[in-house]
Amino acid sequence: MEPGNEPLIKFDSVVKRFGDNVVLDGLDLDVNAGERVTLIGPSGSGKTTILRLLMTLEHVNGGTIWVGGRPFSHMYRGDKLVPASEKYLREHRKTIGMVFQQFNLFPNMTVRKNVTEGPVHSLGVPKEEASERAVELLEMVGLADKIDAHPTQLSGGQQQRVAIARALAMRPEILLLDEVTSALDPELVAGVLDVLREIARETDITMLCVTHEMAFARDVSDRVFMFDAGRIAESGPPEQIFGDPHEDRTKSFLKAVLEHD
Ligand SMILES: Nc1ncnc2c1ncn2[C@@H]1O[C@H](COP(=O)(O)OP(=O)(O)OP(=O)(O)O)[C@@H](O)[C@H]1O
Repeated sequence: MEPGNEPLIKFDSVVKRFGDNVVLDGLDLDVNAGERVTLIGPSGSGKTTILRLLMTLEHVNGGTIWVGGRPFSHMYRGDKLVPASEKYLREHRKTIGMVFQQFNLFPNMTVRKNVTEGPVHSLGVPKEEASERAVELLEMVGLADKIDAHPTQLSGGQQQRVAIARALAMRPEILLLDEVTSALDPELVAGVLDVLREIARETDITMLCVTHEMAFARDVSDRVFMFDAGRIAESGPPEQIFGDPHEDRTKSFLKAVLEHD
């Protein structure tokens, strides 16, 4: 492949097991820089595991993950690839931000402090600059007026928008979103999805979303990956996956989801 044309994220024959449970069985997956990708599929099919591997919360049992053309799950020792050390992983995961189903904000810190903490302590950004960045990001998520509030004074949807601002404050190249609206009351979901749509429109960040919100997946994705039992059953642009799915597995999954909604 020509230099510069490599995918930003590459899973090369990745195996992940929990005991006897083989969750990913030689998974190949590429995501290009700036692409918005959604992972859909039945519960337990391995979607969250993919995000957790990228957050280095889990480690591969086989194969290699590459990010930005460099090994991510591994590192070079001489010209040999060996499992990455904790130090190597700490350095590399700074380029990746993640928002979880649970917001995990620091309850004792103001919204501003929640957003500035990472840049100041992990990246060494001067406090004033981090604070300016926090104001801009909180404006983007529609919460500039809550900057001095504490998380307990906010609704779940507002807390999740702060969590999104906090992830973006680290200026990650990649944003991972794991079911970010699942823990929210239904009336708060739209506000969070609108913020994510705006991020997709206004930035060139690479996004990987695990979601059960099919309308959202259809709106923001460049590509949808349909997972089944740790494998990609089908992938393609949202018009194909939702409008003209080729695989029976995709058809039955979408039918079940739509009936449930
Ligand atoms: N820490 C763990 N220990 C043991 N098994 C695990 C662990 N994490 C995940 N698994 C198993 O791995 C499989 C895939 O889980 P994963 O969370 O990736 O699926 P998913 O597709 O994201 O499902 P959901 O849509 O329900 O979130 C499941 O069988 C799950 O039980």
